[in-house]
Amino acid sequence: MAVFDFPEGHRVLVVGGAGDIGAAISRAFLEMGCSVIATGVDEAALAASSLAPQPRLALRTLDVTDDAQVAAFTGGLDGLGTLVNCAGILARFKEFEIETFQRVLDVNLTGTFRLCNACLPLLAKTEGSIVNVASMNAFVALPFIPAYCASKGGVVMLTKSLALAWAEKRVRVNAIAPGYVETAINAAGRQDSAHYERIRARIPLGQWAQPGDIAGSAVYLASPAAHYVTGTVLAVDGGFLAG
Ligand SMILES: NC(=O)C1=CN([C@@H]2O[C@H](COP(=O)(O)OP(=O)(O)OC[C@H]3O[C@@H](n4cnc5c(N)ncnc54)[C@H](O)[C@@H]3O)[C@@H](O)[C@H]2O)C=CC1
Ligand SMILES: O=C(O)C(=O)C[C@H](O)C(=O)CO
Repeated sequence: MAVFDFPEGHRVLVVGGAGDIGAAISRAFLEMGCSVIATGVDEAALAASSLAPQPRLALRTLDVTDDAQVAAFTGGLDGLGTLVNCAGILARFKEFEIETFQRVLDVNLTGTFRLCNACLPLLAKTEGSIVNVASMNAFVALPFIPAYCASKGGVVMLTKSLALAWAEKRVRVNAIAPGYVETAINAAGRQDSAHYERIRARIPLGQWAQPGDIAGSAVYLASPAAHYVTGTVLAVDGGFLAG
């Protein structure tokens, strides 16, 4: 077996797998021979997904802010090897108010915590792992997305804390920090061509990422090749955080 090969029948839950980065991550796990359950917040999110029906892929709805839904969903799972937390929303400053702040935190940070907790018993049985999708905005802020930056900073420290807590159960917990990726989450912001170009010019590798550029990092952290890696945050950002 090669160092990156997953065990036969390895099962992956990609929460937010219907979205752009989540779909790319789901496809990468499918290419590795894994079974994937990809979720979107509702039927509309599933209908808009770029994921085509295929063997070993199941598409399901799941709202990460709904405790009862999360409990029912994870209660029906068995044999989970990897959890990827990729659900997320972004709110720009002009929409900012306390309800918006709490909503962003509830999806991005508390939702991640909910899924980690709900899946822990399943992952402990398989000595599996978690990959949380944080952001370079956990480390470098933008002035008009305070809730988003706060939530992603929280995801980084949540990842490290759970890695310490769950190491004794042999459950690894890591995160990736994507840089600027062209997806639905920032489609409105990218319409501002000056903003788009200002960011592009600051990326050492010279271009915004595509969702597929992010996927391999999640697969690596979940794979046997990373069996001694826990509590780490892997930047996948074209060098953005290096400068
Ligand atoms: N696009 C970018 O530049 C970056 C994105 N990220 C993160 O990557 C992740 C995926 O985002 P993208 O693919 O860019 O956007 P996207 O909008 O295509 O995907 C977001 C996904 O989250 C799901 N979602 C939203 N609210 C939810 C809820 N309440 N419950 C369950 N699922 C919910 C949506 O259904 C969708 O599947 C997010 O966590 C985002 O913060 C991180 C760094 C950069
Ligand atoms: O809203 C924008 O415009 C942004 O630039 C936000 C970031 O690109 C982003 O998507 C962080 O995930």
